[in-house]
Amino acid sequence: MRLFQTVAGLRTYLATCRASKTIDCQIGLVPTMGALHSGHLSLVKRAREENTWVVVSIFVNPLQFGENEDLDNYPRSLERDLEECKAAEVDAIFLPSVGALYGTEDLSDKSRLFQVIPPPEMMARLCGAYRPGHFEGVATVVSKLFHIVQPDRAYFGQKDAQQLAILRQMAADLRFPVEVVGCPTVREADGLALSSRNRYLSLEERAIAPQLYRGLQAAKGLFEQGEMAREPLLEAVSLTLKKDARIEAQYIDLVHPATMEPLEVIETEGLLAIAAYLGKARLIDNLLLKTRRPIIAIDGPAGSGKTTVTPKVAEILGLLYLDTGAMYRAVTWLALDKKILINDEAAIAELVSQCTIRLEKPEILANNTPSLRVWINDQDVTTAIRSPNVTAYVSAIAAQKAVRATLVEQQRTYGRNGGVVMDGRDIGTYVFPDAELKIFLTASVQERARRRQIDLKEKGQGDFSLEQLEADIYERDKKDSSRAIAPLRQASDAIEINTDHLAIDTVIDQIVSLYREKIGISLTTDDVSPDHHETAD
Ligand SMILES: Nc1ncnc2c1ncn2[C@@H]1O[C@H](COP(=O)(O)OP(=O)(O)OP(=O)(O)O)[C@@H](O)[C@H]1O
Ligand SMILES: CC(C)(CO)[C@@H](O)C(=O)[O-]
Ligand code: BAL
Repeated sequence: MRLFQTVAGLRTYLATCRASKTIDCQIGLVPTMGALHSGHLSLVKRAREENTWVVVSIFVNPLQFGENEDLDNYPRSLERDLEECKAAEVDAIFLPSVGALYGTEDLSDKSRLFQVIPPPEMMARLCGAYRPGHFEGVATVVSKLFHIVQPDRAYFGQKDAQQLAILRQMAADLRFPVEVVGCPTVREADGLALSSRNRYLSLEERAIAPQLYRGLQAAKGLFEQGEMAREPLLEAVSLTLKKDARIEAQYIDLVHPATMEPLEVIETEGLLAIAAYLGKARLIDNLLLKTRRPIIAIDGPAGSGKTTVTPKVAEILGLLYLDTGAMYRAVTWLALDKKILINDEAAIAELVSQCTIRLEKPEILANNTPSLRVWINDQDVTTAIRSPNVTAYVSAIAAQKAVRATLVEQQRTYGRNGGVVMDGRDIGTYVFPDAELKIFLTASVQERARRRQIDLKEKGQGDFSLEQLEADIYERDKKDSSRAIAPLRQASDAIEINTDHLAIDTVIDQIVSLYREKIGISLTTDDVSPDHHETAD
């Protein structure tokens, strides 16, 4: 693990890293203010899993602290932080001075500083209403970090939901080529959100602090019974907090998680957010309340059966099968139709950035109708995408970064309303990390080789030895697991199903049963709840 205090040093290191690799490498950044706890380390762990290199910045940013706030008292534990990062296999720590980041040590006269100003509407409520200048400070320092590190992904906690929303919008509006990844809030066993500022709590206050989470839970209970209106939800929180006079609520609010606009009723999702003082400590917390149909993510190595299983699961449960392959085929078809060279990645990036793919499951599945209709830019390409020409080039298209980035965004748009099932290598870890049901299908190399041998024979594509096929599958697994883009990974909360000794129908039945157990869906697809209430914290 390397330590850098200067911009030049870190930039040179990262340039050397990038130059040292022939394959596409990715940098993950975890910005922090130090005093690391398990919440921070959950971000580092996620960054470690998803990137070639991980950079953690530790910088208590004066610009985001108000005059009467705790800049001088903010917890600092650098030696321990470095030990934690080393144990977490962080590649580089960025420890800049104020001067290294701002060009001056004196930030007292803000009129002489370049700053990044978030949309006032995003700062009008929640912490922005009580911490004037805070989010300008956050946005300014994070944009500097984005320019210096140039990460592919940057990781932030859901605990700081308004910060996450603002930085996500900043990356989009200022066209940073950085994916802002939101990570779940890590909590103590009693529900208190981990925070560096928890250290300000006395023993007595620490015992009271979980009341904040209990207040959110009271509203969650109402929500899960179908209450979607603002006032009853806020009242449930308020009544719980008022049970202890030592809790001084600063705000209790319900806003849209992306725009921070106040909500009178939850249509698809709402952010229930609170801030309260307990003695000197100002604590914040929130819950994401979602009313959407469930999502199923099915991952697994090539040959595990996921491509066969997934559309059938979708059909049985009345869910939309988000056929990734069909989406990549549609882009390939369009490129061929526009006579764009498949290896002209710039032209392909231009094309895919301006295309819209629509997938629809026919209302009535007659015998010879496809289980999914596919449009690209309103052209029905359901049949055309299965042509030998498209088949010949789809892999080359799917390997292009711009194509994947665009299609993942379109897949996630489908996911916002839920009711989808999707298969791939990283659906449960990357595309839909908040999927309600995650399945990881496995099968031994031997079994997958056996299946492949039968498949090739049936298609008249040759008679290969099992030894050869096993070697090919072993190599394919290694390649898929080490990809920089869309690596094969099993989500920690995925349910593994080994299909070695299972018929396809049995695998399908197991997944359908798991869905009904986990999501509580009755036996007929007509009864699928149109608005499953789900919370994330
Ligand atoms: N409990 C947590 N779960 C998940 N992420 C967290 C948690 N606490 C902090 N983070 C994230 O870690 C990153 C660094 O946060 P920061 O260094 O300010 O720590 P903090 O615990 O939020 O401190 P503070 O007391 O200032 O809130 C931010 O993206 C923040 O959202
Ligand atoms: C993102 C951040 C590191 C910027 O200083 C800070 O706001 C924090 O720790 O959440
Ligand atoms: N994560 C909180 C940053 C701040 O309060 O400044």
